[in-house]
Formats: sequence, structure tokens, C-alpha cells
Amino acid sequence: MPMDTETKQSGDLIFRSKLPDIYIPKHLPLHSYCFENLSEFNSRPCLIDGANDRIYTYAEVELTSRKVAVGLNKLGIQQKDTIMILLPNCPEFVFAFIGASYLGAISTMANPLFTPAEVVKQAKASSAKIVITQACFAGKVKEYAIENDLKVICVDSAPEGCVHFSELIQSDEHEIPDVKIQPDDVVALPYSSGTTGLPKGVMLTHKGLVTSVAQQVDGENANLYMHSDDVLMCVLPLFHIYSLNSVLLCALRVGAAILIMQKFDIAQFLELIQKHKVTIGPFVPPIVLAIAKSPLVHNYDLSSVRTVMSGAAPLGKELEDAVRAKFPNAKLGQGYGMTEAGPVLAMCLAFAKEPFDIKSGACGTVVRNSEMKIVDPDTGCSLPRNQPGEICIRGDQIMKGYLNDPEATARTIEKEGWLHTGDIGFIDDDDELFIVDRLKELIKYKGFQVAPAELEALLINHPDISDAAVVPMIDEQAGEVPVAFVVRSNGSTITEDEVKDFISKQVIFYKRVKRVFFVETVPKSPSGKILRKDLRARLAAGISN
Ligand SMILES: CC(C)(COP(=O)(O)OP(=O)(O)OC[C@H]1O[C@@H](n2cnc3c(N)ncnc32)[C@H](O)[C@@H]1OP(=O)(O)O)[C@@H](O)C(=O)NCCC(=O)NCCSC(=O)/C=C/c1ccc(O)cc1
Repeated sequence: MPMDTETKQSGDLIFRSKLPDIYIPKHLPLHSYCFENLSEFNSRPCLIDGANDRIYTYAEVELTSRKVAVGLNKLGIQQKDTIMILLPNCPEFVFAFIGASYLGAISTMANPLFTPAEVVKQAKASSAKIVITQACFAGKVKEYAIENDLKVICVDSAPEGCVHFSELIQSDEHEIPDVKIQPDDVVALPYSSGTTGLPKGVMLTHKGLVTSVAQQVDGENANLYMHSDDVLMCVLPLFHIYSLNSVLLCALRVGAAILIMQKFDIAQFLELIQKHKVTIGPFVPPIVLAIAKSPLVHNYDLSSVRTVMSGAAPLGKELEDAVRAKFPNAKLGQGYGMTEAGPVLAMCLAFAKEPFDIKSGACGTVVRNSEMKIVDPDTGCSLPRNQPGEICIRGDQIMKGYLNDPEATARTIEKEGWLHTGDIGFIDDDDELFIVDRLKELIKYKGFQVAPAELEALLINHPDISDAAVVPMIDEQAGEVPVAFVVRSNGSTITEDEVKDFISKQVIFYKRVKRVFFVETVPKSPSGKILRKDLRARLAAGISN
């Protein structure tokens, strides 16, 4: 029976899920919640390492994670300390994250392909006490580790001065310290720039992540139905919240198998789907595009796949339709997430155990045990159905705030608990959410965040550049790429290639500036805010140098 999904509360029009609220055991620490039903699937596969077919059962994963907790503790990690996980997808990522949770410690995750400066910035900002990485990335933190007495743990081999991960696992799991974890304690600290500014530590709590996972996979009619016979493709990086939450944590909760792939390669990807009979594919639009375009797809049997989910960036209707044909037995739909929102705000109801009809182009319906409103960005007034405005969400799943940044937190979460997403969308007559635009500055390259402010700060550091603004440019492969509008210093003849090289040396590949446009001035509001809309309009109109 569909329930009333729209209510009025102190002048606000509030939208809720079509699914009834459920009981969520939000008093449990994240690991206890994930492993609550462990006895039902102890001997089932939990992690499958796609690189070598090694299988870790649920019992093994739980035990290893507890041993790692003790091992970390022996290296000095205590409750509320932060560890940095600087790893591509691999079983050790999971052991480290869950192990830290057992200790009441916090994991901050970073892309191992970050430049040394980017890694050190996050390690410093998060006060990480240990870095867990691969030997080939250890050099990125070597100097910082020596200067700050940080321990570096490597999962493969241990270069001089590093500890081998296997040492952590040698501990006796019974020596786990008896910590009292509060629901509001932080467990994960991903970095995101939110609606404006530089990347900030997003404090996600035990209660927040338990709530988010429950909103997806718990309840009689789960919104994102999965079970212990499912095999999830884990190709999206676990260092971002999409994969960490909607793949790893959701799968652990229901006892599904997680097929780990370290790097996306279309042939290997299709091979792994066929070989391990993957049933659920949480993807992003560039992967959907690769599947839609690859002639290899016809050589593989993809009939095991029953759910194809796309998130982290908008998926065009044509692409959605094109990929539908490739998965004969799959339901295709979108989820909508944002790191700060815990992350899932809306989920496709065609994925429910008792599915609903959905429209292509929608990014789901607001999750249960949660409230959504659409507000006029100018007046702050809430808007009715079919009228686009800023999407706001309220619920136990949202972040506790930004680490050490109460001002940015206050700008993002209102006193009444509403989190502002910076995305513009509307809810239609069938409760489906459609995103149509973005208020926030963020650029999304294949679902990776690029903060314009970060690149602008680097650009104006160059002596030949007096001002700069960075905005997204539409790109078929990546969705968006960062491009820069640059004001040369007096007399400077700096070229586009010189500017690009200057940035490339300092940032990870997806933050590289793809085009540079030289301008006389950067358009700004009277208060000095860059008028990004004007620059985006100039790009759309076709600018040339
Ligand atoms: C798998 C993708 C789609 C494609 O990968 P790719 O084909 O390797 O292309 P890339 O452009 O990413 O990487 C290419 C470059 O990186 C290099 N590279 C690449 N991985 C390697 C490597 N492991 N070693 C070494 N070199 C490498 C590669 O060599 C190459 O370098 P270069 O040739 O110099 O450009 C990749 O872009 C990707 O993982 N994107 C997704 C990012 C992501 O997870 N975002 C989520 C953010 S959080 C969020 O928005 C939440 C939303 C949400 C929504 C719904 C929900 O339910 C929940 C949440």
C-alpha cells in the first residue's frame, strides 16, 4: 500500500519514501551491525579477489579484521585515532577499515594515485597516525612519516622502515581492547569539497553509516534488495564512499560476495562478470558508457546480472537505454549519493524486493527513515512537486559535520538538521527525483570530485598568473573536465601548455586542467565571488583562444 509521501511541517513541504520506515539498530557499532547475522553465512564467500580468485569466507574476514584491530592497537592506535588507508581495492582495505572500526578508530581513505603533496595534505589534516598502503606508494609519505613519527604499513612487501601488513594479522584476536563506541563516534573520514571551497574531512559516524546501509538493504521490502546468494562487482574504488557504503558495507550486512577488481579494464571486467556470475553491478556512467560501446560485450554471458545501478554522476537517457540491451536479465536504475549525505539520498525503487515501476532518467526516490525537501535557492522556501530547487535531506544518515570546520558545517547543515546538497532537482508526481543542474562549484570527472578552489589556489601561485577561475567543461568520456580561465600577469607570455604542465605536476590525473583560456579579467560579483555561471555560459557558447 503506498503511504502518504508528502507532508507539511512548519511551512515546509516534506517528501518521504513510498516504503514504510523500518527499525534501524543505530545503537550498534558499524562492525557489529554489518556482522549481526554472520552466523547465517559464516562459511559463505565474503571477498573474492578478482586478481587471483582467492576467496575469503565471512568467518575469515571477521576474524582477520579483529586480528588487525589488535595489531593496530599494538602499533599504538587507540580509540578515536585516525588511520589512513591509501590502497586500491584489495582484501586488506577491508580488513583495515573493519579492524579500525572494532577499535573505535577512524579510517580516512585516499586515492593511492594522489601526488605526494595531496597525500600529505590529507594525512596532516586528518592527523593520521598510520598509513596503510602498497610498497609502490610508500615513497609518497616517506618523508612526512619520518618527520612526524608516522608508521607506514605495506600490504605487499615492506620497504625499509615499513611494517608488513602480515604482522598485524599475527595478533591474538582476543586481545581486542574493550572500547565503548558511541553511535555518534566517527568511523570514516572521506574527503570532499562539498558545495564550495577546498576538500574537507567528512565525519561519518557509526550511527550514520548503519542508518544509510539499513535504508538500502534492511526491511521486509528492502529498497536495494540483495541477499547472501548475490555477487557484487566491486570495481569502483573503496576509498570513495559510493563503493565503501553501497558495495562493501551493504554486501557485508546481507552476506553477499564481493568481487574485488583493482583497476577497471573492460575485457577483464566482462570476464569476471561471466566467471563469477556477478548479480549486482554498482557502476558510474563512464563504466556504463564503456559497456554500451564495447564490441567485446557480445563475447560474454552477462545473463547473471539482475541489477545494474549507476550513481555518482548523471546518466543520460540514451546511455541508459543503450546499456539496457546488454544485460538481458537486469533492472537498470540510478542511485543518488553525496559523501556528506552519508551518502545515499535516493535509490531506485525498481531495485526493491517488491519493485515499483520507474522512469528512466530519475535518480531514485528518497530513502526511507529520511526526509527530503526542495527549496528555492533564492528565498529558501520549500517548493511543491515538479518545481526544481535545491535538494535538501534530513535523517540520521547525514554527516556529523566537517572535521575542524564548524563554519563550513554550518553553511551545509541548517540548525533544523537539513543538509543542503548544492544540487538542483525536482520530485515528480510519482515521487521520483530528477536532478537538472548544480548550484555547487564541484566538477565531476568520471565521478571523481575536482574542487575548482584547489586548482585556482595552485594557478595563482604561478608568478605569471595574476588571477584564475576553474569551471567544468562537458566531455563525452569523463562527463566533465576542469578547464581554466587565466589572467596573465603584466607582460607575461605564459602559454596554455605551460599552464597545463604546471598543474599536472602537482595533482592526480583527473584534476589536470584540460584547456586554458586567457582572459583580461575573471568575472566576479561585488563581494568577490567568481561568477562561474558566466564562464560556463561562455564555454557553452563556444570560446576560443
Ligand atoms: C572505473 C572508472 C570509471 C574508470 O577508470 P579508468 O578507465 O581507469 O579511467 P580513469 O580516467 O579513472 O583513469 C585513467 C588514468 O588513471 C590511471 N590509473 C587508474 N587506475 C590505476 C591504477 N590502479 N594503477 C595505475 N594507474 C591507474 C590510468 O593509467 C590513467 O592514467 P593516464 O593515462 O595518465 O590518464 C574510474 O574513473 C572510477 O572509478 N570512477 C568512479 C569514482 C567514484 O567512485 N566516485 C564516487 C564518489 S562518491 C559519490 O559520488 C557517491 C555517490 C553514490 C551514489 C549512489 C550510491 O548508492 C551511493 C553513493
